[in-house]
Amino acid sequence: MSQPLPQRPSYQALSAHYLSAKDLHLRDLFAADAERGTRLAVEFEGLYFDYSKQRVTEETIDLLIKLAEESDLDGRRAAMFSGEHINITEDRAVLHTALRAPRDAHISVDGHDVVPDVHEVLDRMGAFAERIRSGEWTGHTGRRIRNLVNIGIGGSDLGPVMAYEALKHYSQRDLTFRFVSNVDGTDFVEKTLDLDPAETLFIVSSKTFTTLETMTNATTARSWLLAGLGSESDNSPVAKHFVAVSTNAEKVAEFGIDTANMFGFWDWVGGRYSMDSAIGLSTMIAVGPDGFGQLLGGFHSIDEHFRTAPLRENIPALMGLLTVWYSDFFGAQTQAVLPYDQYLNRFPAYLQQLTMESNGKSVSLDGARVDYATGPVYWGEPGTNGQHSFYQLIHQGTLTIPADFIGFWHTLNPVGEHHDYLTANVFAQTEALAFGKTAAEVLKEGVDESLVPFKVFEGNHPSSTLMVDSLTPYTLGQLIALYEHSVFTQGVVWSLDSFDQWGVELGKVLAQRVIPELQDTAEPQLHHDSSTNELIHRYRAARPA
Ligand SMILES: O=P(O)(O)OC[C@H]1O[C@H](O)[C@H](O)[C@@H](O)[C@@H]1O
Repeated sequence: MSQPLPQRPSYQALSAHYLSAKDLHLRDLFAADAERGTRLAVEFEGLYFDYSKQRVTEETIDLLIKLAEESDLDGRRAAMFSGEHINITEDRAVLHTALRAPRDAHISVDGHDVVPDVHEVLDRMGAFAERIRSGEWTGHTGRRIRNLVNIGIGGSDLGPVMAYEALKHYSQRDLTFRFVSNVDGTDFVEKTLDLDPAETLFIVSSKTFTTLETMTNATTARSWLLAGLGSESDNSPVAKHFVAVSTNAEKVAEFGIDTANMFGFWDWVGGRYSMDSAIGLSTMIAVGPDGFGQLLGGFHSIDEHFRTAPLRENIPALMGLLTVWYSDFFGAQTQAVLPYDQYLNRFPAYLQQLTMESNGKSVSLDGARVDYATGPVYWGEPGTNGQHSFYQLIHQGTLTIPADFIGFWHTLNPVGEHHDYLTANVFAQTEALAFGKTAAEVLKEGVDESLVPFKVFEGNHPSSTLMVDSLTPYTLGQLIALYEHSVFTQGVVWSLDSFDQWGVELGKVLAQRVIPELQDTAEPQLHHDSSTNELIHRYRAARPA
């Protein structure tokens, strides 16, 4: 294992380097180097990653690359790709990269080649997706399935819903897709209000098939279906209206879903890395097996890029190292992701689980509390909406908020001049953030002297611009994989297990304790703190008898 982060020579060199780098202004860096805007950019398969508006010099990048080397990024990356159990707290391999490996690849987990298993499931998903798309699969009453409802949460929801939104342009429009995740009954009720049970198929997606939210929604869905079909005492309609995606065949059968209608995956696929496993079944039904294949192709292209490109030209590695630079040296606590494409409206929400469940950790691989900052808060909104809300704070607030701008050379909806206006805003925002407006410039505009301080833009706000040709299943796969491997790079530098999520457990366990305390008819003996006890008392008093 590499040395603790603060002891790595490159980390110490970066600490010293930061003291001078923090005072450099992007205005001066660009003025001193006419080539900066083209030199600090990487192109890969049509992706154009411009990081020249980041607060870095050549030396910063050299040192960050050294840091990656001293953190053994090479070795850890090889360990991940080769199926070693790098998720040490759960003793599991981490092989989402195998989900998009070509059919002729060989990747073994504990001596077993998993690629044929992956393709066997993909083929079954493909056959099923085609039956739904063509109308061949009919419901219990013989009617064609028109509505697909994915029930899942976390990794079993965010990927499917984000991908559905992102790829709507490519989806079969006579099918309706809905995504139910929240245990709040409102989610189920509102999403099914206008659906005809005879034409509705539920995809119950859960790696464990024990998640409270998903099992509650699935049970409600089963009652809704049976009631809607007037079949309360007969479970047989379930066979035609429910399929499952899970690693847990036993629980699937227990719920009453025929395991012939189950699509499996494996414990080496983390929930937040699972959208290209069978968890992507709704995506495949929407865009078809070919479209799904293209999505996987995009993921795979970035896997290969991440695995083989030298670090200086390695987009996800650079993205990850830049995040480390801002988190650990500038004290930046957040990272904004600003996609300028309406189809990517759920992309920031998707990234929140991917990034924050992966690197929201404070204990390093050796079990010690870290003494440096780890994963930042990821957040964002599609442009240009964010500009009219929170960008004020990025431009003139006191926080350093590194931002990823994502734009497209071509739009899928070329109406009027919209795309020129949209893209002009990408470029204008990154320019304004980097260069700002000086007091002298403000004065020159004839602004009253008393207002000058309010109208000054300090600038020097860091951003990257990632330009993509157009939004396709392939480029969507690329985009997601870039962030997956950026997160991996960060986790390696921070010596984290980026693949467990113990932090979500405590709340789940406590909720199980509280549920009977809310429901029991006899007044329960409460042993919580005085705040929790009072909240429970008040809820019980308000609860309908
Ligand atoms: O797919 P499931 O087993 O239902 O899990 C759904 C989600 O819940 C858990 O609490 C984890 O925090 C997530 O990583 C996971 O994606």
